[in-house]
Amino acid sequence: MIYKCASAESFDRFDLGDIEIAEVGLLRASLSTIGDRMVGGVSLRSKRAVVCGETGASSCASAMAVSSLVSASPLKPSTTNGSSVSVKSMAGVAPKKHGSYVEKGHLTTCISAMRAHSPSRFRSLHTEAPEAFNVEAASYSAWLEKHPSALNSFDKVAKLAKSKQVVVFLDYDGTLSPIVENPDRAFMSDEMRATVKELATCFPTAIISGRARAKVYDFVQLSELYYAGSHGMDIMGPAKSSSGYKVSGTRVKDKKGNDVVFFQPASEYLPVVDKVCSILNEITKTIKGSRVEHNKYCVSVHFRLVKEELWESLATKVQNVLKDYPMLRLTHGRKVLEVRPAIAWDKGKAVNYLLNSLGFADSDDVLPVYIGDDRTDEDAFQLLNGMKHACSILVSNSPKSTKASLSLREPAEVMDFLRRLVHWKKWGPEKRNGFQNGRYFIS
Ligand SMILES: O=P(O)(O)OC[C@H]1O[C@H](O[C@H]2O[C@H](CO)[C@@H](O)[C@H](O)[C@H]2O)[C@H](O)[C@@H](O)[C@@H]1O
Repeated sequence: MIYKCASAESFDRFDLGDIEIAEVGLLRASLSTIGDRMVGGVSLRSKRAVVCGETGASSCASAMAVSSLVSASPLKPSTTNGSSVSVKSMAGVAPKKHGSYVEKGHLTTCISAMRAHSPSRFRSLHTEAPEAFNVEAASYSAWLEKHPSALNSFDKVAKLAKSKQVVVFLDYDGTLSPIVENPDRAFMSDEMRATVKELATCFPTAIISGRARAKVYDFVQLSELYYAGSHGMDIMGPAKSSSGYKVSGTRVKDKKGNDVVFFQPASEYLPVVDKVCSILNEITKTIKGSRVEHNKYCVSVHFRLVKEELWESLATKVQNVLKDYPMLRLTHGRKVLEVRPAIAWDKGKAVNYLLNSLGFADSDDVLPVYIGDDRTDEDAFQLLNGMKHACSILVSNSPKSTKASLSLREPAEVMDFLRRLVHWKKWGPEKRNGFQNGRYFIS
């Protein structure tokens, strides 16, 4: 296959037109010009190797290259022998943990997972079933002891951040915007946007989302941030962050002439993801309330508005489709099934990529802060757990199994926490403003 380099579209519209062609071409150009130079902490050759699309004899070479990426420590870059790796099947790659039930055909596991991640309505229990509410409240308190509030623990976070470069990673849905029934209407407030904008003047800041990058950009509308859409498979951001950091990686110019960096490890999956998205649209038509959302390298099948008795039927349909596409895998989030390329790439890998691109590979002087609410954020929490210093925060108002250390209840608390970070950076701990009734106020 021959790739040509096209000129870059505007920053937020990089998904459109033939930019996919351009990016692969640029990635290959980078391979030939810089050889095994490390970009983002993993050699470009090995990253290229995780891109796949067809079955064939070289699957072994590809799988070997991929397994080197899988087995590498998140902070210890994988290396290759420098030979060019062909782009072949990923069918031989071991699926990740969330996807394993697809291959095993364990439908019940899938349904249990769907239920487990769709908790009961915590607040309405208060009036509808006070006893159950008390039990839930008690279990939440017990859970809070293990995952204390990041607001109440702010002094500890600030102590940890002292003399370090803080880098902030934010999930979008359920973290910056409240969960709503219609995914198209998951708007973040102007207040939150202003907070994130200010945050980015203090620290390199990235949005790490399951959504298509262009879609999440449309919601956030801040060009100074880094965006990793499609669960980290579509990364782009300014070559120089508004907090002053230069970022390494493949560069192009946007329409305004600004340098941007980008990385898309799953670009060759586009045709198969498109195809499966159309099939899923078709086969879910009969399931009332279901909704299929194309997230470029991933597809979301929403069941928030589907009656619970139909969940099993929906999951069966999705799983049956995926039997014919072993190069895709299934994960799940909050009332959503997520179909994505079965490559060793996730939100954790995207965070690692960005940290390395910012020059913080294996650094003792960085404090990554990651805030997210969903299953797919656990990969990022896991990465942070392997780092010397890190601050991982789960957004949840009910007890959940998580690798995060701290917690926040809802997006409003996320905003308070981010404001405190900004204020700490600008004024230090001494001139702190008021913290009342669980909310932080900057006068
Ligand atoms: O990684 P994220 O940014 O959290 O994206 C994960 C999914 O988020 C969106 O779905 C979730 O939010 C919707 C709007 O509040 C809600 O209706 C849905 O039930 C949630 O699962 C997005 O629509 C999905 O495509 C993402 O996969």
